Amino acid sequence: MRAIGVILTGGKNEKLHELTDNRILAAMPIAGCYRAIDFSLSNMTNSGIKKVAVITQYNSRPLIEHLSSSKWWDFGRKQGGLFIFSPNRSQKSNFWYRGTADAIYQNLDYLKDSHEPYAIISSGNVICKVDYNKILEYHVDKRADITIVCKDMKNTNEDLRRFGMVLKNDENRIIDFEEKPLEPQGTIISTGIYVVRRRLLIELIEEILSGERYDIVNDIIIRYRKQKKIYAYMHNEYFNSIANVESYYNCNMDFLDKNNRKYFFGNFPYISSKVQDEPPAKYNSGSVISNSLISGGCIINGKVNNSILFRKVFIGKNTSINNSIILDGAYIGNNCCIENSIVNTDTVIGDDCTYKDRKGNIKIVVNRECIYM
Ligand SMILES: Nc1ncnc2c1ncn2[C@@H]1O[C@H](COP(=O)(O)OP(=O)(O)O[C@H]2O[C@H](CO)[C@@H](O)[C@H](O)[C@H]2O)[C@@H](O)[C@H]1O
Repeated sequence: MRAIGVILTGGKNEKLHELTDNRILAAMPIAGCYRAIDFSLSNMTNSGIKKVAVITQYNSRPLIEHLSSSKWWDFGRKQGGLFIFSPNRSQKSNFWYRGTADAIYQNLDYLKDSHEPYAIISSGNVICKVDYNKILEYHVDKRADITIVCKDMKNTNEDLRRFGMVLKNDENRIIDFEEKPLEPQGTIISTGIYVVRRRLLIELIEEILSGERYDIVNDIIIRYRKQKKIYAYMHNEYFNSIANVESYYNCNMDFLDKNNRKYFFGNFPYISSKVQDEPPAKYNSGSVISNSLISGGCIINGKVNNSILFRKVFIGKNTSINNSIILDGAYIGNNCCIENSIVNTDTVIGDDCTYKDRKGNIKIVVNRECIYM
């Protein structure tokens, strides 16, 4: 493959409240038995990219545990492989990563020591399936300096204020870019996935860092949008990214749609994840399950409808779970009613508890306390 990969996961995010107290967005559980970063890593490995760096910072332990072996994504090799970079205090640098460009700058040797002509930058919190071979071909055909993977969001209900908004001409050249505007114009967003010549990336990053600028979007894309040829590659399939409670909930619920499941897990190439060794799920007599994803190690006595149960969840007798996401290791006792909720990892809910919001807002449940409505 002609490219190396960089996956950024080092941003601090508090919009998922207690769900991200101990983990970053890239480590958030998705679709029953995946982590968000599995999608970015699988896209890279499935496109034949053999050298990938994951740049991480805050709350990185669960992510690093998840990346315990590069073989889960087929990166286990002598040349290339999977690299994990955390901030490293040294004579040259005394800082945490001050932004996305600085995170790359502080690991610039990774780019300088590589030989592949292109670099692909992705975020660890994007949920999509992309073939980088096609995007590279497009990048070369267009003679682009930077190609941004973009998506027209006109058919979704997502709040576009959390995205970079792109204005492009008929040839797909980006003529304007506004990062997270309060009043988005148009419906085309940047997915936060970029393709750029490796040497140009080094040049741009060194240039902006010398002016004490640290951000890829504001200091490279927006600043150079007129001088550089920046093109949009339109991704017409599924795209979402995790940024807040609603997008996390919606993104998970999207996997109850059989078309999305077939697209990600039924059609080659597949999304890979770390293999774990849970026993099969067990449905005891009296349990009733409909339209739900149930992962390994779950034990169910009650009713589960339109919900996602991650690994090793216990559901007691006469308990009903509706439109909810129950994360790994949660225990829910007897006679409970849980609706429109996200129950955090390892939460214990005793008997006779009810969590539902009459207005249908999403609740986060952490050890008996409902902390977000
Ligand atoms: N200091 C730091 N060190 C290391 N890593 C860091 C970092 N700060 C942020 N990151 C990581 O870089 C990626 C981008 O994070 P940002 O906070 O810059 O943008 P966001 O993801 O909100 O939007 C981006 O992605 C959306 C699509 O989801 C686009 O629309 C939008 O234009 C784009 O900025 C994330 O994976 C984050 O974890």
